[in-house]
Amino acid sequence: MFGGFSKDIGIDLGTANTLVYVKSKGIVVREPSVVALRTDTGSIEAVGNDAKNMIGRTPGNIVAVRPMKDGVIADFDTTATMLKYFIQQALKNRSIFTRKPSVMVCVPSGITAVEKRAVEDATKQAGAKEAYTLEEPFAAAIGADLPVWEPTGSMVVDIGGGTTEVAIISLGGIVTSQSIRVAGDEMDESIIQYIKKKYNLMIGERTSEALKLEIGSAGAPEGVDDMDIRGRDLLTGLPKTITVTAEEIAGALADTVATIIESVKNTLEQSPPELAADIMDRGIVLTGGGALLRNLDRVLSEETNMPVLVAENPLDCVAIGTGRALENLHLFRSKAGITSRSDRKL
Ligand SMILES: Nc1ncnc2c1ncn2[C@@H]1O[C@H](COP(=O)(O)OP(=O)(O)OP(=O)(O)O)[C@@H](O)[C@H]1O
Repeated sequence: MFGGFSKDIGIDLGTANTLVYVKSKGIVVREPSVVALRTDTGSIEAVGNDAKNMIGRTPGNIVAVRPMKDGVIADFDTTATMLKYFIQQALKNRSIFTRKPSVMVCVPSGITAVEKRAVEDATKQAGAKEAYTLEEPFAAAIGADLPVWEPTGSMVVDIGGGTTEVAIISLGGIVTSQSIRVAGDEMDESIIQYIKKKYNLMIGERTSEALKLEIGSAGAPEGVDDMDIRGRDLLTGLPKTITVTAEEIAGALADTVATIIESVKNTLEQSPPELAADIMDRGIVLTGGGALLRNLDRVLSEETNMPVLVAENPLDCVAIGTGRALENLHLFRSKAGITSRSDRKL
């Protein structure tokens, strides 16, 4: 059973995005973790990109929901349905796949046994023959090409939508880690709150994310970017356009950035000295979409006195690592927090 699979699927089931990796094909699905449901019949109207476009724009009888929150399942049935849709997408045009696939799904390192089991159950409900889970920072490290099997310390910081995972890895195992439920979504929320407080303007999460991507930064921004945004004036109830500066957005993001830096420092403090020395040489590697926040690498490097690098394709690291883990499952036995639900019936 542990010698490799005829049809392997690795899934980065993220709060913001779900990526599906198929053996020998690479990433074949990359879609937002969003489902649009009809409230009257409960039927699914759209999944992924189509559903994300509906957020904040749905008529009364359709709601666009994100079934994952803080890296874990908030709505079980919708997650299972979404997973099923993505697995089917990944396997379409593959006539050799007549049997059910084996699936490895990433989970945050801090989740409870119950939360982990929910992921495994949802994966099996979505049609998996066997469901495995792997801790996210370990997958991120593999996907970022860190030497996880060697007797040297590697440090990865994976900043996703719902969670930031910080881990120090050596000899195929996580030596110390922290998982905090503060990441990209929290940044978006703090922008919403700032705009509301300062301008009495209500904006949606798509607008706040756009502000973060376009002009957001950690620390003082370079240059003098600003951006026009539209929202609903809370005093008049009417639509209104305002101009927001990069400096304001950096200020709104400051607390979240500080929390992430704190978590990195705490993890470093818990590191055995030899591994800390290795990390000093090799640097801290950032993965996940949040790694792309402007200047985050520089600010983190200043705060920790360590070299900090952003992985190549940071949004893909977890999915690539999950897929590679499935291909080398024999290496993982009893390590790296892999668990399986192949033995139990649902
Ligand atoms: N250029 C960018 N600057 C800042 N943030 C970004 C950028 N690009 C993407 N993001 C953010 O990255 C987050 C998504 O990252 P990712 O896809 O790695 O998360 P996820 O795997 O879905 O979440 P989690 O790991 O918490 O379950 C979103 O919050 C998104 O806004």
